[in-house]
Amino acid sequence: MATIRRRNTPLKDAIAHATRAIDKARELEVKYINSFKGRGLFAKVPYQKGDFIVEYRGELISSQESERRRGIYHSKCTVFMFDFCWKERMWCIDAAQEDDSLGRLVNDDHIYPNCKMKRVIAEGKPHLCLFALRDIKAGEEITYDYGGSDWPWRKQAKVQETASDTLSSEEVPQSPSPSKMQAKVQNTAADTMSSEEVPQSPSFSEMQAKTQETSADTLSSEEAPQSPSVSEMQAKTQETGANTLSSEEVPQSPSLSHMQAKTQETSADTLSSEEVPQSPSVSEVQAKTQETGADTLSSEEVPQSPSLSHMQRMWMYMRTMTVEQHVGQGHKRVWMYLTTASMGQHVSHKSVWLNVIRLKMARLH
Ligand SMILES: C[S@@+](CC[C@H](N)C(=O)[O-])C[C@H]1O[C@@H](n2cnc3c(N)ncnc32)[C@H](O)[C@@H]1O
Repeated sequence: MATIRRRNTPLKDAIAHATRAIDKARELEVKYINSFKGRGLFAKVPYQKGDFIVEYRGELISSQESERRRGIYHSKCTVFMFDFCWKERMWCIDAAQEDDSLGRLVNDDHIYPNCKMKRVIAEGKPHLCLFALRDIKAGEEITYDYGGSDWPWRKQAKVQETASDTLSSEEVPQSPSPSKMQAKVQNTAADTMSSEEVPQSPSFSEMQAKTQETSADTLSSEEAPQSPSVSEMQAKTQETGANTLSSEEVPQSPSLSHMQAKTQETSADTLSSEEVPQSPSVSEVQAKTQETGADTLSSEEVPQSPSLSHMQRMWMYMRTMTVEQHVGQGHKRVWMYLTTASMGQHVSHKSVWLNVIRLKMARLH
C-alpha cells in the first residue's frame, strides 16, 4: 500500500489519505499486545503534535442503519461502530469488517491518550481521523479516548495489571455494555466554519456521540470540496429505500455472516488441566466436532444444543485460556477456550456454544 509522505498540513495529509482510502502503512504497524487488549496500532516513526496519524475507516451509514445493525451484530462487532454528528444528524462509521485498515485497531486510553478523533470532510463526506495530541515516539502505541464511561475493559484494567494471566472466577469479565463508541469527534474544519456551519451538538443521550467544536486546522474550499446538503443526503437515503447510502457514496456493506465469522478471534493463556475445575464439555465438544467433521458449525449443523445447566457450568470456567490435554506418546491437544470481554450476557447461550465449538475446532491440533 502506497504511503503519502507528509508535505502538507496535517489536515491536507488526512484528506489526501482519506480520499484515497490508504493508511501510512510504512509508518505504523499492528502488533498483538495481549489476550486482554488484543491487537493495537503502533508508531514506527516519531510523530509531531498535531500530525495526522490514521483514519478510522469504515462504512458510512445513517443512524437508523446503525441501530438496525446493532440489533443483529455480535457484540464484538458493535464495538467497531463509531457514532458521530455531522450536519445536525447522527451518522456512524461501521468498521466491523476485518479489512486491512489500521484505524479500526486503535485501542482506547481515556487517561493518557496520544491522539484525538476529529471529523474531516473530504469530497463532501465526513471521515473520522486521528491526530496526535502530543509528540509520539517511535514504538508507542497509538491510542485515543473512546469517550463514554462504561467500557468493560476500563473496569478490568486494574485487575489485569495485577493479576496473572490465569483468571479466577472473580475475574470473569463483566458483561459488555451495549454502548456505542462515543465519538469525541472534533471538527477539524472548524477554523473556517462559523457556528452556523458546524451546528452545536444536540444533547444526545449518554450513549451517543459528543461532537465537540474546536478550533483546529483550517480547511479551505480547495481542500475540501463542497459537502452535499443534508437534504441531498437524506434524499439519497430515501430514494434507495434503505438506510445505507448508495454504492457511489460508500463502500459495500459487509455481509453479516462474514462479520460473524470474524468474531472468532481470541488469544489465550495457558491453564493446566488440573486448574480446570470441571471439564465435562471438552469430551462433549470433541464428540460433536468429530461427528460433523466440519470446520465451522451453523446453528442447523449443531444437532442438539447443550442444556442450559451445562452451558452454565461451561460458563463458570470458560475464560480466555487453553487447556492442554495429554493424549500419550508425547502428543498433546490444546483446547482453546474463547471468552473475551465481549462475550457476556448479551450473547445467547447458543451463540456462546457455537463460538466455543468453532474455536475449539479451529485450534485443535
Ligand atoms: C476498535 S477495537 C480495537 C482493536 C482490538 N484491540 C483488536 O484487536 O481488534 C476495540 C476493542 O479493543 C479492545 N480494547 C480497546 N481498548 C482497550 C483497552 N484500553 N484495554 C483493553 N482492551 C481494549 C476491546 O476488546 C474492544 O472491544
